[in-house]
Amino acid sequence: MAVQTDDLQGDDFRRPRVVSAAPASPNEEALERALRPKRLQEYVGQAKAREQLEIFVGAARHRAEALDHVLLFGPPGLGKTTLSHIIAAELGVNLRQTSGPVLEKPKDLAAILTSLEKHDVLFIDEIHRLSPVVEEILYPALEDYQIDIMIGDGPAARSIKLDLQPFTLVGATTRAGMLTNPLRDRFGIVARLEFYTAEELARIVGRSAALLDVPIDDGGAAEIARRSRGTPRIANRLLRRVRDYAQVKGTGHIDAPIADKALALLDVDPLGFDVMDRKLLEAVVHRFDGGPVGLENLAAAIGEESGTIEDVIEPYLIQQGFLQRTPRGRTATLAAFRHLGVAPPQAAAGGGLF
Ligand SMILES: Nc1ncnc2c1ncn2[C@@H]1O[C@H](COP(=O)(O)OP(=O)(O)OP(=O)(O)O)[C@@H](O)[C@H]1O
Ligand SMILES: [Mg+2]
Repeated sequence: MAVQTDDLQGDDFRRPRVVSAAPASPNEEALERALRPKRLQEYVGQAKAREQLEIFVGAARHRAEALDHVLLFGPPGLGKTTLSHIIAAELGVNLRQTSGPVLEKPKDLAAILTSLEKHDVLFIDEIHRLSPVVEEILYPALEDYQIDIMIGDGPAARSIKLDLQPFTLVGATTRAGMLTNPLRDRFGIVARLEFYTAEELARIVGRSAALLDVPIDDGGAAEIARRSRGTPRIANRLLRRVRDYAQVKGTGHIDAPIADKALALLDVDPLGFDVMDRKLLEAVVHRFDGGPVGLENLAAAIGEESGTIEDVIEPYLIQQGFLQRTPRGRTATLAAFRHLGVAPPQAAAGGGLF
């Protein structure tokens, strides 16, 4: 069986990746919960998704109806789980949380659905990993708040219809492309989460530092923000590691020079790229002459799952303009050559390719 993306980044599985976007340990997950904004007002960035939700949540409350089903998608650590909790809080309803791989049998989902109260939020994480039989019973639930369940088996088996309370499904996925069309079509609200700007991340770092009682100035927050791969989860993690460094090597106060030294020690380069990012860029540039190289070849070259490359490593490199996805494969941009200090091939330098 393929190893799941998250497993590849756990602390106990080979080298931990300090800028991995997945939670590193259960301990880190507990810390994350403490730092999670609880209301839309506190949720930094994602202006588009926030505005959309403000309007639709307000309207649903006004009409005293269940909110339309919401699909949240985007790379790990950008705030999907956080937003699902906020949606329930803003609606003033309960949140039930589960995930695609946990729901093995239709009856697992049926048990949850029938226990929902009026207008509750059901959050299904990793919704692209629902099994087809489970997905099947979700359709009528989403459309008509009804489910068909089988009673008994063999020739005596019969199906009965159960009415559900009107509810809202919030689905989260790092891979919207892996949802089936019928499932995707049943979401009335689709919000794509984007990487955060350095300014937004600096605000998040400032907020977390205040909650953790860590003294930090604007320069320190900006330095951590700039090197967090556009991802709040990474920003919060780097903040904790820099805090440790500041306490041992300094006075405990975080400023730009302390942050810079701590991050250099952690092998996070000035752009926030870590070992895996550089390994990927180096492979494309050195082994494949800048590409194009197919995903599977690239995965084999750096010893990484192709899914991890697609979901975790490459989105940020693409967004930052270091890598391009073309029909023939991945290509390195001039910025990638420059970042690695390598002269670009003639064709690239001549502008033919870029
Ligand atoms: N907009 C935000 N403002 C402030 N903090 C945020 C924001 N978004 C996320 N965070 C912080 O980042 C952490 C990770 O967010 P979250 O767990 O919601 O990510 P996710 O998208 O669900 O990740 P995954 O794909 O791994 O499930 C949260 O604990 C929270 O502290
Ligand atoms: Mg999550």
